[in-house]
Amino acid sequence: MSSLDIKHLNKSYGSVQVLHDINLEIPENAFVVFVGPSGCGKSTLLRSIAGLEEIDSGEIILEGRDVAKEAPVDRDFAMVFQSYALYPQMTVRDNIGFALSVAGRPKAEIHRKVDEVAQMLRLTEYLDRKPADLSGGQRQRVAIGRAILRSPKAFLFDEPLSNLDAELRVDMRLQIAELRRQMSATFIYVTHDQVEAMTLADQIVVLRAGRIEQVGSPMELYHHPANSFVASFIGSPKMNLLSVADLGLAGESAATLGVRPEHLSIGADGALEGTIAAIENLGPVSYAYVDVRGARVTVQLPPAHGFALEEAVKIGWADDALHRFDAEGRRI
Ligand SMILES: Nc1ncnc2c1ncn2[C@@H]1O[C@H](COP(=O)(O)OP(=O)(O)OP(=O)(O)O)[C@@H](O)[C@H]1O
Repeated sequence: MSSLDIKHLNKSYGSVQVLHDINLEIPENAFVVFVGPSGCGKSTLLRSIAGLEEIDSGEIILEGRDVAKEAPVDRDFAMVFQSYALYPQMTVRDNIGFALSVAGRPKAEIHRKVDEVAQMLRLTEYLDRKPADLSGGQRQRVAIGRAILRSPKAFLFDEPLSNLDAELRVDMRLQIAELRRQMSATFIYVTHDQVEAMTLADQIVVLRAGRIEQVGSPMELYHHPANSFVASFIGSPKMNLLSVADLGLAGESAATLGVRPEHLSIGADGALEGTIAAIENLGPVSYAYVDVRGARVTVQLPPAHGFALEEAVKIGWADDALHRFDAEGRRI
């Protein structure tokens, strides 16, 4: 498909405006992920693109025409929901082939295409089952298969993996990445999950309270966050945001210093003095949570560290690891 261009999109529910002047260009065949805190408007933006929500004003330009007032079916996007939305009385084969049978395609063609997609999604052995007899991950793959068979202009995913357990999520995440490699199509994907956003996206769109804070590749956002909100939102564990005034950091013109846990050193030297309040040993890495003048600073430790709770430590950093933000939180 050609690119999707969203211009000056506004959306309210009743008197409450939830999307404010959204401008976003989604390139052809991009994988774009919307992230942001709960309630920031990710799903509403996706549903507005799909045509499931009526917008107050703005344009949604697809293949050179404004589809903002068109019915969902005419926009021709395939939406994959967190709840799967499968037909319970139909077999997996009939669920996947549904769009083609509705379109009146010949049975042999539908059979062949369903077989192809089932193979791609590792569903071949389940084709005769009903959705109730499948696991959550299998159901989600059926929902994705059904979307693929529609050959839509774009795939819109609304938190598709959030009902799955941790292990299945990882598996499905890899499958979605693989699907993406096999198909040239545009994907727009809403998630809460940092790792999904970082690993799947070409472009991450960070939303906050109905406004776009930053658009960029995962690494751009990680290394050059435009403001302290994006800085603290992208990356897990979060970037430390240190108040220059509260911590009495002399000779510093920024209001806030941002530094990631992996860029802090801990030991006998450093600008900050604190006490270790908690340690989490995760195996490949460990994290120390250090209380420094009322602030809590997260520091990544090597796996074989000798630190203990209540230990007094100093925290230091290299200057090139710092992100500097002004009093409004903007990157300096
Ligand atoms: N049908 C509705 N009527 C009224 N308000 C709504 C409706 N749907 C969503 N909202 C409100 O609009 C705002 C944006 O909701 P939306 O579901 O888009 O957020 P989100 O970022 O997807 O959140 P989450 O990550 O929690 O799913 C929220 O404040 C929500 O309460």
